[in-house]
Amino acid sequence: MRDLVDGNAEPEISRESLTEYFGAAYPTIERFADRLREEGELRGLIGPREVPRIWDRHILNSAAVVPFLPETGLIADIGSGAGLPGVVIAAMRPGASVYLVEPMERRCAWLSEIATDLNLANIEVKRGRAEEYHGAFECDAVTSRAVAALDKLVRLSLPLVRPGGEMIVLKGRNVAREVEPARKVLRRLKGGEPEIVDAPTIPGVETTTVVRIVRQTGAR
Ligand SMILES: C[S@@+](CC[C@H](N)C(=O)[O-])C[C@H]1O[C@@H](n2cnc3c(N)ncnc32)[C@H](O)[C@@H]1O
Repeated sequence: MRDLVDGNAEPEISRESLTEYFGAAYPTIERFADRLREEGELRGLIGPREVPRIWDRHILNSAAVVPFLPETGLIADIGSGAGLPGVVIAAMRPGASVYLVEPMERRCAWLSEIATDLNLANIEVKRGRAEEYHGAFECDAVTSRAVAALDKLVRLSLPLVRPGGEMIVLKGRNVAREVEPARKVLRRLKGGEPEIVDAPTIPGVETTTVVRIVRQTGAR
């Protein structure tokens, strides 16, 4: 697909497998990948080493969270940054409303520009830190990727989840060791037992680790 750079190669992923995997969302996702590749480094959104690995390390890694999300309702992605996974979610879940919560002005400007360019009317960019929105809205699901350790993430995210809804986090393989330090805040905020699952996308592409935490009903 793209050329190889210094051994930091993107695995061969055929366009056919991508179009099959993303279905109707593919043209939107492809445009997002192109813009990230062309502008991501210049605009300080991704590092130079990431440019050749946009599809597997970023787009598909983000897409791995989508099967765990509802088709409709309200989803918030906190610390969206370049739009990962929030923009990918909005493209793949057109029936849902997606809030992208991000404190940095420059990144919010990028996210708003991308939402317009990609025609993703279901995106609303919310500038600010997640904790500033506690009490302002509650979602069916709250996602995040590369924002904080699990204990802090629970503190930031769970108050934004409606009782019965879920926090769904993209994490590294070693996330199990983050569970113990998160127990106290999980108890306080009525989070259920974290479920760690392996989330595949396209065969041949590394799977992703997803952590699911339900906000127990009766919590508030
Ligand atoms: C390492 S970046 C990850 C961006 C993106 N999720 C990704 O995977 O590429 C972390 C992002 O979280 C944002 N962030 C940090 N603290 C936050 C908070 N309390 N609430 C919301 N976003 C936060 C930062 O501004 C930054 O854009």
